[in-house]
Amino acid sequence: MSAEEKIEIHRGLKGVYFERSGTTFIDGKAGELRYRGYSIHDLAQHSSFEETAYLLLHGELPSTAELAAFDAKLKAARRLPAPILAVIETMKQAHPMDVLRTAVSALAGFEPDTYDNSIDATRDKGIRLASQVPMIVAAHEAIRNGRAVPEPDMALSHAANFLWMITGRKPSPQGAQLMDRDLILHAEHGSNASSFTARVVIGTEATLHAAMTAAIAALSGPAHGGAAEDVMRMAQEIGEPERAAAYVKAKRAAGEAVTGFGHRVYRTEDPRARHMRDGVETLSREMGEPKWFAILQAVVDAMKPYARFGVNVNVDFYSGVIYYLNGISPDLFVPIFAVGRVPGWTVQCIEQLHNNILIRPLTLYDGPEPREYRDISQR
Ligand SMILES: CC(=O)SCCNC(=O)CCNC(=O)[C@H](O)C(C)(C)COP(=O)(O)OP(=O)(O)OC[C@H]1O[C@@H](n2cnc3c(N)ncnc32)[C@H](O)[C@@H]1OP(=O)(O)O
Ligand SMILES: O=C([O-])CC(=O)C(=O)O
Repeated sequence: MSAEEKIEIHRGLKGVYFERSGTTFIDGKAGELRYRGYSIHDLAQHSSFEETAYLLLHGELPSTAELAAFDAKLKAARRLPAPILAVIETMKQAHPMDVLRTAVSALAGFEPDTYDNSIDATRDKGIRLASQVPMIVAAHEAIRNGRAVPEPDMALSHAANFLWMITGRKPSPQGAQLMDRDLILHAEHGSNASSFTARVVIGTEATLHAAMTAAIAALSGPAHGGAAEDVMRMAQEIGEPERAAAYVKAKRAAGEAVTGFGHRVYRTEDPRARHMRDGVETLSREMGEPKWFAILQAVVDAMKPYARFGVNVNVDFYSGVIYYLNGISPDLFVPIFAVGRVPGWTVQCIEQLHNNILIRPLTLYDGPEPREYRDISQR
């Protein structure tokens, strides 16, 4: 056997451990997810986004005073510098993820500690970005719809204020709670593609803003954050529950993935999905539009044969319909994921910085043998 034949290639880094992490535990076979040791189910039911973000960034649940101080820091950052609003205005026709990526990149120019990669400064910048990211999404939504950018309401929670600013309407307590839960469920998920991207960037000792800009870029793809938008499009295309089986059959016959299903780590249902499913079921009933839940469940039924192979619903199968029923435009679904993920990206960067190392795997060359360069006139 030649030396080359012994080399194992892990395409997509499937199943490869590249680091230790004290933040998120995932058991893909059992469908378990914990942040800092706490079950995602407890956090989804009893915590708030603010408390969960504190837990992720500080490692422990906060006391009342600690949570109040953390909340005050978040609220103090609910402002964008005027030039950032001008950037948003200039590119208001673009997809909200392009606007978000560009505005986060531009924010580096207005952050006094951009180049301070100490752990404390990185955490503080992450807290500010946790507020600035929803401000960017909301400002863009207002500007592109010809509305004045709403003033943040300091009496409202992170989730409720975000809803207020994107819709221009004060949310109902149930609407705010659903968004809060959604942000908790999206807050962190180990070394997913966007967080890994953030680690690669900060691994070069670049800044948090550079890492987060790259993470937003990675999140925007349909194989990662874009699924919720695609699921809504799929539900609209299917139109009636009776047509779901034929839709799934046609997709599979074409060798295409059914969006909102499958996961690199989970071999059973994504544990976050059940909280979103409950939300869609209740909301679509309450809003007199039970059809949407029925369509999604019909797709789940049609996908049952694939569950045997570990293909089940993921976190974003149900979330798009929740946003849609709240009157949120489908191109905001990925940005909403980003709003939730800022603490996760930040904590992954902090872990990387704690014991930093350049991330640089290898590719096995299988191109042409050495050959002679010929002048262009002889080719
Ligand atoms: C928040 C998130 O990022 S969650 C993911 C969101 N993305 C989506 O919902 C998009 C649809 N899903 C997918 O494209 C994929 O499932 C991914 C990209 C998420 C994961 O891909 P992988 O890790 O490469 O998939 P995995 O190795 O588990 O696939 C195993 C088998 O299941 C199949 N499979 C995976 N996902 C799906 C799907 N959505 N529909 C149908 N079949 C699927 C694969 O084709 C593969 O079959 P094969 O062995 O016959 O080739
Ligand atoms: O972990 C992953 O690969 C994708 C995912 O579910 C997430 O980022 O929330």
